[in-house]
Amino acid sequence: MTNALARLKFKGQYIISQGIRALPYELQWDRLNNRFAGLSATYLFPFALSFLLPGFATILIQEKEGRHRILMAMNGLNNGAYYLAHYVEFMTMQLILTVVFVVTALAVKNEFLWNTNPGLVILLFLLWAHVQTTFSFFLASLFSKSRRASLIIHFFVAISVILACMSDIIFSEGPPFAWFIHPTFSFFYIVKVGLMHASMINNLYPWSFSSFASGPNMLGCVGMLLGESILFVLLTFYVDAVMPSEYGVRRPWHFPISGLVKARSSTSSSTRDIESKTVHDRSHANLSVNSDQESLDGGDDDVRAERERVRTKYNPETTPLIIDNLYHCYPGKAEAALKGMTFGVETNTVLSLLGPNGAGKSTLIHLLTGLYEPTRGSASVAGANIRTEMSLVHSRMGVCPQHDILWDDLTVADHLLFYSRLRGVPPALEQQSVAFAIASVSLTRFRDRQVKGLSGGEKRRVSIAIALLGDNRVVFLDEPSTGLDADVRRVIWDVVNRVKINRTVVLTTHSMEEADILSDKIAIMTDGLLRCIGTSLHLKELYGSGFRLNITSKPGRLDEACQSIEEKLMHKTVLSYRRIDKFTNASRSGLSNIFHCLSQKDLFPAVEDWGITQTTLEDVFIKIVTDADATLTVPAVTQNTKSE
Ligand SMILES: Nc1ncnc2c1ncn2[C@@H]1O[C@H](COP(=O)(O)OP(=O)(O)OP(=O)(O)O)[C@@H](O)[C@H]1O
Repeated sequence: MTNALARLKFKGQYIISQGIRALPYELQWDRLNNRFAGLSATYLFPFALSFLLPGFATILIQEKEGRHRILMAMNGLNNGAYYLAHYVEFMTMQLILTVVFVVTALAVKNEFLWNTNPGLVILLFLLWAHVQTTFSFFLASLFSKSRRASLIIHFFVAISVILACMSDIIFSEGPPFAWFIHPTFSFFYIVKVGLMHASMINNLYPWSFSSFASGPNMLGCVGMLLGESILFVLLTFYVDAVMPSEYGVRRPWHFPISGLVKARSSTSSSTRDIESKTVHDRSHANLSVNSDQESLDGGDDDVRAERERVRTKYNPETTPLIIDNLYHCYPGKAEAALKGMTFGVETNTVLSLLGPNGAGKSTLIHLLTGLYEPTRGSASVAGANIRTEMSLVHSRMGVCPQHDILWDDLTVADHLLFYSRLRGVPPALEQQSVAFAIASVSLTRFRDRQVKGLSGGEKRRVSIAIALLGDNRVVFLDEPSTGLDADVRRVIWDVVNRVKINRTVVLTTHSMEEADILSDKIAIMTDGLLRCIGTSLHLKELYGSGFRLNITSKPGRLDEACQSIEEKLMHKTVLSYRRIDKFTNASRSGLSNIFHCLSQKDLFPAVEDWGITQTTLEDVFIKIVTDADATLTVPAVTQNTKSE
């Protein structure tokens, strides 16, 4: 109808049509930005600033789990320096993240950052970075497995952040002060109040230091955060020292008090101090009275004499390594890995520990180097007790563990420089000491290669070079030559021979040749017990069976050759005879007769070639191990006797 009227009135000039179009509006980018920025501040702030914490804690736990931390400690790194280095690292990472975050937030005109005094913003973020770092130290001290820890800590942080964001829903009247015990709750309360404050007042920098200080609970929250960070540091050191974990020597729960009392009493009289130290060093002998009988079971007369020397003669000042009745049982294992080990090693001496797989060699080294705590007994390493003065022990020893503990991304030179700094090599001598260590294990051409690019044998050499760095009085080498070729092995032997001057070197090995060449003293152990101890010559004389005649028969005439040996040599010269193929034993007294007789070739037509050798260390080893086995398993005795 309207159209018809319009057409009539305006003679077809206008018509009314239908359609839809948007209403005109005024562009307001600022409001849009502010809403987004407010949202980001409320929800992304907490998440962005909190999720470095699980990462930090995981790094620390991985270092514990991978034994890097204990190896660094063994090389002289103390806990304070370790945490300080990580503190600087974590703070730097957080500051980078914070700068990125602040720049982004300012670009979208985040109300909190835009309207708050920049000095206050910087201080608040620094405080949060500091609290997160110390909190990660504390959380890391509670775990020993990184995977589990990472999961739990991520979950814990996520829940904390969600609860922090929901605090105004949970507490409509504002949270009680106890709520701020959790650092995440404290910090995000500050941010939230700041956000509200910033959006209410539209002046430049309305949230100044003075208005912040008068804000509800603001100073309380800051005080809480500061106090918590100090508490976290103290708890970290305490938990690290007392909480049982797989590696390291634990201290008693009351150590802060007992240590203080001890320190007081020790300063009261220096003379008494020296006396008490000697008594203390001796007192470890009384720790395992019960295992005494056990430890007497397996040893020979030398072992018993050695035990007596440890009790009466050896002085920690002159004998760098004294082991007294060391006993260790791994958790969950019924049988002890070490059952009362007692011996001493003087300076300028290389002692080889021999024993079949599972004899307890590595366990002994682990106890002496502080990787595990002994169940009973004690030892003194370079004058320091392994139960009470492990950090002193670490500063005076070097260790090459059985399995290489190296950082894949560091070069050979990086490793040696790092450890020479830990060992306190003076800065002017650092480069020289690194170059010398690298050259001594023939790794000069791999100097700048990352460890992940080295072969197993080359990695082994890096570990040995680390053990020999600095001025340590006792060096432990756990199977140093495993995986090395013959040439390099000889290089290592040269190194060991050179470094033993003014040192005590303890090495475990499966190579009898290595033990024979390197050792001044050899200790053979089986089933956690010391079976014999002495020089190579002494053991050969004691356990060897004189001389060995090796013969090669002409093809197919072995029986005839053996028969001729028995007929023509036995009645004349040989006092004992034992046949295992071409194997004959003779006493030293008949040696010249044997030579004389065998030189007459026509008497032995079936013998192609012959030679006489002295008993080897391997013979001694096999005898000791077989005898030890025989005492354990009766059927094996019958079988051995038959085969002979
Ligand atoms: N971490 C551990 N947890 C439980 N038992 C262990 C652990 N390490 C070693 N053992 C056990 O302790 C005993 C001694 O082991 P150890 O590694 O000290 O022997 P070893 O003489 O060094 O042997 P190998 O020559 O094979 O290195 C073995 O029975 C072994 O199974």
